[in-house]
Amino acid sequence: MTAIRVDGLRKSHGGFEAVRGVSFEVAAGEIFALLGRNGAGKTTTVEVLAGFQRPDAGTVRVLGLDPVADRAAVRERLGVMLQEAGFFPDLTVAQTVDTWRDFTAAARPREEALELVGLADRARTRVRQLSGGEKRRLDLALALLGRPDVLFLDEPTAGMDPEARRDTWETVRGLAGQGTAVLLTTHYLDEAQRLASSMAIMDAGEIVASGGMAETLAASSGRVAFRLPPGVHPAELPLAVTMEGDHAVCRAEDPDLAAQTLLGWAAEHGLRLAGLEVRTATLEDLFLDLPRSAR
Ligand SMILES: Nc1ncnc2c1ncn2[C@@H]1O[C@H](COP(=O)(O)OP(=O)(O)OP(=O)(O)O)[C@@H](O)[C@H]1O
Repeated sequence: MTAIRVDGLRKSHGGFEAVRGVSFEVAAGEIFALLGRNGAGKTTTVEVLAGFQRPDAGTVRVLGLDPVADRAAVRERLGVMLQEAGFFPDLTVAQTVDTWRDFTAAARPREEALELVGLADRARTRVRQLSGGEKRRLDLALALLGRPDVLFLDEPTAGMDPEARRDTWETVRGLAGQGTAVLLTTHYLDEAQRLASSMAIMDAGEIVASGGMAETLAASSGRVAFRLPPGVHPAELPLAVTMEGDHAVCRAEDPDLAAQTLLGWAAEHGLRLAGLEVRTATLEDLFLDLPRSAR
C-alpha cells in the first residue's frame, strides 16, 4: 500500500523555487531516505507533506489524503519530528509528554513512549537540562505518541552519541516492521544506508538519483585502496587509480575482481599492496560519483 505519494511537486519561497518537480512514493512499512546537501529542498518537501505548506504545483498524498485539505484526518495518523522542536524548557520530560498526550487521540501511555526512546529514567528531568541528543529523543517520543501510520523524521539523530543513534535506529526499524511508513532526511549517509530500503538524492530542488538502496548500491562502483608501493608510479598499475594521500584508490563495479587483478600484478612484480582495503559501494561513494554540484 502506498503511504506517501509525491507527484511533480513544486514549491517556491518568495521568488525562489526550493522544490522543482519532485516525485517519489513510500510504501507502508518502508523506510525511505531523502538525501541531499544543505538547501537541497528536503525540509520544504517534508513541510508540504506535513501540511505546513501548500504545494505550488503537483500532488502530494499521505495515506491517500491531501495534507492541506484533509489536515485533521492526516494529522491523526502522522508523526512528525522536525529539526527544531518547540519545547517548554521549564517543564519536565513527563510533563511535556503528558501535555502532548492531551492533544493526541489514542495516545501511548507516557511510560511506553519514554521507554521506546530510552528516556524512561529522565522523566523528572527538566527539558532545559536535557542534552541535545536527549532532546531529539524526547522529540521522537512525541512523534510516536499517536502510533502514527506515517512518520516524518528530519535529522532524527543529530547530536546523538553512537549508542543513542543505534537505539534510535532500532526503534525506527521496529516501527517500520509494524507497518509504519518512515520518511527520513539525514546528512549521516551511514544512517541512511543502514536504515532505509530506498532513497532519493535531491539537489537544487530536483531528484538527481533514486531507487532501492541495495539495488542502487549494487549497481554503483565499489572501491579498492592500498598504499602505493615505494618506487611505483600510478601509471604502472594495471588499473586506473586516483591518489588520496599515499593511497591509490581504484573505483570498480566489481571491486573483488579489481583486487584480484591488482594482487596478481603485485605478485608478478614481487610487490606487496600494504593496507589493502576492498569494499562494495557505500552511499558516500554514490554521492562522490554525482556531479560536484549535487553533493
Ligand atoms: N521560508 C523560507 N523562505 C525563504 N527561503 C526558504 C524558506 N525555507 C527554505 N528556504 C530556502 O529554500 C531552499 C531549500 O531549503 P530546505 O530547508 O528545504 O533545504 P534542506 O534540503 O532541508 O536543507 P538542510 O539540509 O539544510 O536542512 C534553501 O535555499 C532555503 O534557503
